[in-house]
Formats: sequence, C-alpha cells, structure tokens
Amino acid sequence: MLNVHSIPGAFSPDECDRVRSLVAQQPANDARLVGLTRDHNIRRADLVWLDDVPEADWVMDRIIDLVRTANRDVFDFDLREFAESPQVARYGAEREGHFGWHSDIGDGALAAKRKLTMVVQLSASDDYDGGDLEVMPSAHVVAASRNRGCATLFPSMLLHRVTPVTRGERHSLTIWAHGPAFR
Ligand SMILES: O=C(O)CCC(=O)C(=O)O
Ligand SMILES: [Fe+2]
Repeated sequence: MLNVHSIPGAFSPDECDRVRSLVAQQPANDARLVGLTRDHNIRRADLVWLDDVPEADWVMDRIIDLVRTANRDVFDFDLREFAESPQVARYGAEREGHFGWHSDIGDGALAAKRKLTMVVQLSASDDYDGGDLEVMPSAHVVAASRNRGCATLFPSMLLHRVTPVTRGERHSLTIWAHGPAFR
C-alpha cells in the first residue's frame, strides 16, 4: 500500500519529553543526507542517534511494536530488520531548519534497504511555525499531523520534505525499517 498512515498518540506527551531529555545531553551532529554528503540547501537540522544513548531501549521497543502492527494492518511489506539507529532531529528557526524534497531510499548499503519510514512528532504544534512534514503519495501533497506524539508512516521511496521552521523549534524522531529491495 503506497499511502500515508498515521497513529495518533503513538507516544504520550510525557514519553515525548523523555525522548527529548534522553538526547538533550548528547552532542548533536550536523544533519547528513543519505550517503553522508552535506548540503545545507537541502537539509538544515541537528541530529542525535539514539543507539548512542544509554536507557533508550524502551524507545526501540515501542518503535518495533508500532511498526510491526502498522505493517501487518496496512503496508504488508517484507520487513526484516531495523538496520539503522533511530534519529532525533532538531529543526530550529535560527537557521530556518528544513529538509527539502527527498526519498529515503539511497545508494548506501543501508539506505538502499529502507522500505518503511516512521516519523514521530516530539514537539507541540504551537512550539513552532512552519516545520510541516509533507509527503507526496500521488499528485498531491499530504501534510502529516502536527499533533505531539503522533507517528506518521509511509513507504520510504515516497518524496517528502520538512518546510522551513520560521519560529521556535521542532523535534522529530525518525526510524527506518529495512528489507529486500522493492521489485
Ligand atoms: O523530521 C522529519 O519530519 C522527517 C525527517 C526525514 O525525512 C529524514 O530524516 O529522512
Ligand atoms: Fe526522509
């Protein structure tokens, strides 16, 4: 199914805060694209990878649960593993944090196996202006729910973007599920 699926309340507000404070102590890396090149015209965000963070096991357990259920009920993809760490991104108004149109499937060994993308809104909608996650499943754009704790899932090949944040800051949690290439 080539569609966008959302799960309201996938994480409670308190759990969103806990994820935020888990990563708050970690040094942020400048966000990179699939293939590890830097291009600030496409993406401006700070990233923390959760597998570097002790005490994040419950986050991974929740992710596995959400993805397994959504895949069973909606996508029915051949998913085999989570080959990459979950990442928490921060998009700040001070440099108009954004991520231009892109597909998550890339040439790298891991990026080539991405099949399903899940993004969780960790920030409250009124913490920021702009910062909309938009996905293009067909000729028109679908805007993801801005509700805190809501998870948005879509096939990793679909074009999607995050519009520039013009006030405040937006945090998101992104995870990819991997499997044999689509054919
Ligand atoms: O932060 C988001 O909403 C999307 C992140 C994203 O598309 C990515 O990391 O590939
Ligand atoms: Fe993406």
